[in-house]
Amino acid sequence: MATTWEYIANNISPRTLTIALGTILVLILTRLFSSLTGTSKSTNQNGAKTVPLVPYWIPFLGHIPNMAINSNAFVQKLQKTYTSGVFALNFGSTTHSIIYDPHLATALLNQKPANADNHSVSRRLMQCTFGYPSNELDKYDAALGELLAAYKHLQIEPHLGDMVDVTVRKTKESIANFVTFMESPVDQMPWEKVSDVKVVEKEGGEKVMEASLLPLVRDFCAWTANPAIMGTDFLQNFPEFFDDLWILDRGFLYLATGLPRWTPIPLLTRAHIARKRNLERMDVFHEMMEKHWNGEMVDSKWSGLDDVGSLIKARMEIYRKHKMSIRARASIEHALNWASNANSNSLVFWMINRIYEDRALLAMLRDEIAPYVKVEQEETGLPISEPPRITHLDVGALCTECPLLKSCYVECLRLDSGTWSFKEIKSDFVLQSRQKDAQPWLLRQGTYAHIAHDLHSGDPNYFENPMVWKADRHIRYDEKEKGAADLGTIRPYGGGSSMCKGRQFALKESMLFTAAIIAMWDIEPAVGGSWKMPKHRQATGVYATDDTTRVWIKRRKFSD
Ligand code: HEM
Repeated sequence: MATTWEYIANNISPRTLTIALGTILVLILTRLFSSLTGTSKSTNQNGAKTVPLVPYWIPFLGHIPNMAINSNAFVQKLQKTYTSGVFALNFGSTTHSIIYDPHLATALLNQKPANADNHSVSRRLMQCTFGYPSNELDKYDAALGELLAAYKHLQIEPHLGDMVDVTVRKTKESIANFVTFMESPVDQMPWEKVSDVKVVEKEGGEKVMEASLLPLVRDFCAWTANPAIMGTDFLQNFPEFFDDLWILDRGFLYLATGLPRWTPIPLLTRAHIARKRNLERMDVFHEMMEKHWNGEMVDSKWSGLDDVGSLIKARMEIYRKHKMSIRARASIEHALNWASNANSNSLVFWMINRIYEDRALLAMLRDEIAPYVKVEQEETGLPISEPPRITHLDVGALCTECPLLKSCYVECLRLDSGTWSFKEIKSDFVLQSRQKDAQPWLLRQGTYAHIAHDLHSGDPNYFENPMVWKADRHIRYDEKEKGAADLGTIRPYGGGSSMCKGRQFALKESMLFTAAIIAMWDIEPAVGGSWKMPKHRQATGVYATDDTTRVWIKRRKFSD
């Protein structure tokens, strides 16, 4: 019988053999070289060590293929091997330190911009993902300080309170129509139209509305929160805006690479087209805002621009001062609309899933929120009663007096989001946490650092049975037995100067939307049975899902 070598010699041409052997040799040499050069070494800077580089096989690409195949499994495995809280990967010959120890993460987030910052990243995202005109980047740089300062309109009073008030008012108006039981799309609410709704008669004759829960919750939140930022005219005139925003979100990372529209990646092509449509809509909005600002007549469809939120009004002054084009303004607003919707709406979706999965938890939460979300149903004396309505909704109290609901919010941020923060290392510096005897690490100029918040969230050293969702995990009691929940060591909103500017609003809207839904609606899996938790799909922050998430929804009964 021929040996393997005889078989190869007889059947494979010398040229193919040479290429194959050459490739194997390159892979082996790359592996050897990367493990020799990558081991963590002591430096002469206060006991600092270099970050250990994970050995790789493929030159130039490094760990890109591992990340492309299954990034979660890959980095989770490395977390078990590299136990000191940081390891480095090679992407396209650039070095990326991946930090998962929360104390090291805090140390990085608090670095001064001269050591580590993400300005170049946000600039690139503005251009590649949100369509900012490249010939106006100098204006963007010049206006950046003022644009960042204007975020106080999302963060501090009275502006934050005004946004929350508008959102509460809209929620009270809309929540009774979360589903309408209308068969015709003409009569349905915008969030129903995208959720494949249908009226279903259950055994026994009870009518329920069947819907896909993710688009229903996501678009309900988007439509209800958006007027606080963009005013009421915008969505009235462009009801398809969010359809395209979700398409852009699916192709977000492809857009960020800067690949052109004709690249044969369907998600990328669709994202380019969706972005074009949304920028054109934003152009119209800003043309009207400019006229409105100048006291000129605007199209009658835009007669309500006075109720545009204070952040956009503050930005108008900046845009005008720096003579930014309508397209530049459009792209900045496009980015804001993405940031304010991409994560918070899907977070509410996960909160609803986790809560309705556990009927006992649902009952406890309904009791907890009852003093702060009052529902009334008018007695008409007629055979068909009026639908119930929320008459009182106290968001402040939901955030301070409802620790179980707040703990559910934190637990969803812990388990249902996979945010990574990104920094470019601008000069060599030593990163050290404030923990006693903490190992200092040397980060080198020209490399990059990422904080993998999801690795920390799944770390058994910090969270017992980390993969189990536990509603009350984050509640701490004071000496008077009053409970409170906070983010603890998790950092889903990033940190430092680039920390999420909408986090205060995100907390309030997540609490208020979730409370309003659980107060008013009963939800069960379509066709009955036990709740099936949707599978995560990687997104830019809070996870999405590819599951259909079909549910049956009916009004809660308040009187017999
Ligand atoms: C659960 C909801 C949310 C999550 C998990 C989230 C997360 C994040 C993260 C991780 C960043 C980047 C931070 C960094 O680079 O260190 C960010 C930035 C930002 N977020 Fe959020 N966010 C949420 C909701 C919101 C909302 C509701 C708004 C607006 C109302 C908003 C506005 C922004 C803005 C404007 C930035 C850019 C900040 C800058 O460029 O300096 N976010 N967010």
